[in-house]
Amino acid sequence: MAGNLPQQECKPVSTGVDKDNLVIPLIDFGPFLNGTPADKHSVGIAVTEAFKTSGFLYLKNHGIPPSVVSRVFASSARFFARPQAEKDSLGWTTPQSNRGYVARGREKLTRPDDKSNVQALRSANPDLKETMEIGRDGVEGLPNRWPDHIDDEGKDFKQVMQSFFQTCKELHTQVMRAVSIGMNLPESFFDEFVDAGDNNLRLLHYPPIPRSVFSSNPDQVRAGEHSDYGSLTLLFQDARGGLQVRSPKGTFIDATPIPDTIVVNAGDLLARWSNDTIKSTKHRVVEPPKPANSEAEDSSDMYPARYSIAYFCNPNNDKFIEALPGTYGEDLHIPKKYSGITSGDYLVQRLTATY
Ligand SMILES: O=C(O)CCC(=O)C(=O)O
Ligand SMILES: Cc1c[nH]c(=O)[nH]c1=O
Ligand SMILES: [Fe+2]
Repeated sequence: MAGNLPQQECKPVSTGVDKDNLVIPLIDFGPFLNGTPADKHSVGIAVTEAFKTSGFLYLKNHGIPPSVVSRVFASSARFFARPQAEKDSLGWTTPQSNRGYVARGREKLTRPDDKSNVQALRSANPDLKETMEIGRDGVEGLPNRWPDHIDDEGKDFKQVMQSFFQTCKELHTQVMRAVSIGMNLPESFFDEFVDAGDNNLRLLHYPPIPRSVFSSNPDQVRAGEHSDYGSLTLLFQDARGGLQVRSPKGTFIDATPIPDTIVVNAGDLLARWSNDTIKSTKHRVVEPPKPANSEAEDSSDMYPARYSIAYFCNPNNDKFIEALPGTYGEDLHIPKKYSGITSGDYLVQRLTATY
């Protein structure tokens, strides 16, 4: 091939995190959304490869404008600034519904061995967060807990969140198409599994907190170690930092915020669906990291608030989830590791364990 320049392949992947054998790539999703079939193929492979190795990736050019994300963060912050009694009046009710306001200390993400253990964990190191959980709107018997009857701001909140819910639902479908390609399945394989949008939009607020809370208790976290439950999570973080992902060595590595990206991670049900070829990796939220090159001690006694938004994606509630074609078989000498399960039942089981 002397004299021929090698064809420059379109490789829309760079490195977001690389430490202790944890590699979280930064993937440009633009070529998937707008590119040629070859572009789509290479992005599909990259996305699936990331889910099979670290279980996490950063996505850029994902099609959700920064102005939309800022508007959701602003509306979320105004919601959490409401009087406690107002928020409590919109309280989360049941795992079946998974909708409404969750006050500080009510959910403890770290999975307990049994219920009595949850109580012990909760009182020792409660998660230092409050959340608002929003489900698919208009489901009979499972109303969202909108603040729209309270004031105009509440009406605006409802509109902003309903619209964002749809936007994220579409991105879920696209990322699952990328996974289909990477798993050698027809591109639209997952479409019928995710078209209902039985997802959960979670707004998170980690309030300002004295540094001493962490310095006096090494086990204190903002959100305990856990893996997510469903297919994928789309995680939007502010610039504060504190999200950490567990490396293959068992250490927790900062997943530093990268502006205008979404952290996307695979959930337990997708791992199960893929016969464990895809990984759902543990993560947690701790105090913000020290700025890299700051010599002076920060004089403030408080860590500022952190806001994030997790869009938990799930297969349709009524779908039966069993090992994907190509992930098991006699020819591969790989058995099916799990029995099939209905998506909605699986999710309710998981939610019941943490509230
Ligand atoms: O706040 C974050 O960055 C992560 C939250 C999270 O992992 C969760 O709620 O499942
Ligand atoms: C961690 C978690 C909480 N709530 C959900 O609906 N899904 C999840 O994965
Ligand atoms: Fe999570």
